[in-house]
Amino acid sequence: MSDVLELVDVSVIRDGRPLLEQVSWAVAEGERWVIVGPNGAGKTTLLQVASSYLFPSQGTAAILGEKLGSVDVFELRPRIGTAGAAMLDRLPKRQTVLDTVLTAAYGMTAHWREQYDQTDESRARLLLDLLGMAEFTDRKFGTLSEGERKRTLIARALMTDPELLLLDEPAAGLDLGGREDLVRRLGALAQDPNAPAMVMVTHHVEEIPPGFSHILMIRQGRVLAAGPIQETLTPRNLSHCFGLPLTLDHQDGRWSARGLPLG
Ligand SMILES: Nc1ncnc2c1ncn2[C@@H]1O[C@H](COP(=O)(O)OP(=O)(O)OP(=O)(O)O)[C@@H](O)[C@H]1O
Repeated sequence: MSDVLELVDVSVIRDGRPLLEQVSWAVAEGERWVIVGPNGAGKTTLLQVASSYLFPSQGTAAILGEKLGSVDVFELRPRIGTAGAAMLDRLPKRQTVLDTVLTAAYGMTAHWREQYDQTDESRARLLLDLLGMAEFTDRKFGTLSEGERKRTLIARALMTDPELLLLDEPAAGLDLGGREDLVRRLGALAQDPNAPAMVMVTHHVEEIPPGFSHILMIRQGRVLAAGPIQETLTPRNLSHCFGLPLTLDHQDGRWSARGLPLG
C-alpha cells in the first residue's frame, strides 16, 4: 500500500514561532484518519500542508507521491478534495446547490456550461443524494442552513473523484441532530472501499465516525500520538492532549469523553 501523504520532520514557522514542529506522519491509501487537538494546536495548519496550500518551512511533505516544492500544485489540487469553513465564504451564494457541486469539476470560470457533460450532472446528483441533499439541488447555495452548506461542500469535494479527502471540522456548529446525521453519512463513506483516503479534523471524539481507523493527536504544533484508534485513543493520551483529566467510553463504534473532577 503506498502513502497518499507523507510528512517528514515538517515545521511551519511564522513570525519566528513554530505552528507545526517536526511533524512526521504518513497516511496510506484507503486509511481514514481523524486529527484531534485543542484550539490553536495546529490542526488547520496541518491540513493546509496536506492540501498543498502551505509549504513547510523545514522538512518535506509529499502528497500523492509528489514532493511539495517540486510539483505543479495546480495539477495536484484536483486530486485532493477539501471541505473546510474557509471555502463556505468563497462559493457564490446565488449559484444553485447542483451547480455548486458541478463547478468543482469545471473550475469556477464563467464558461463552464460550454463543457457541460450529462455524466457529470449524474455524478453530482448521486453525491448530493449520498449527503442527504437530493431535495435541495435547485436551491441557491446562499439560502442553505449551515448543516446543509457543509453537506454540499463535502459533495463538492468528492466531485473530482479525489484520491485524498480532507475535512476540517465538518460537524462544527451543527445541532445534535445535524451532527449525528453527518457522522452517520461520513461513517458510511468511510466504510466504502472505493472512497478516497480520508482525514478529518475535530475537537470532539464524539464526532469520530465509525469506520475511521487512525488518529493523530496534536498539541502546540507537536504530534503527541499517532496510530490505530484502538491503541492510540486512550484516556491518558486524550487527557495529555487537552490538558485536563478525561475518561473515555466506546460503545457501538462511537466514542465519548467526559471530564473528571479536578483536584
Ligand atoms: N498566518 C499565521 N501567522 C501567525 N500565526 C498563525 C497563522 N496562522 C495560524 N496561526 C496560529 O497558529 C496556531 C495554530 O493555528 P491552527 O488554525 O492551525 O490551529 P487549530 O488547531 O486548527 O485551531 P482551532 O481548533 O482553534 O481551529 C494558532 O495559534 C494560530 O493563531
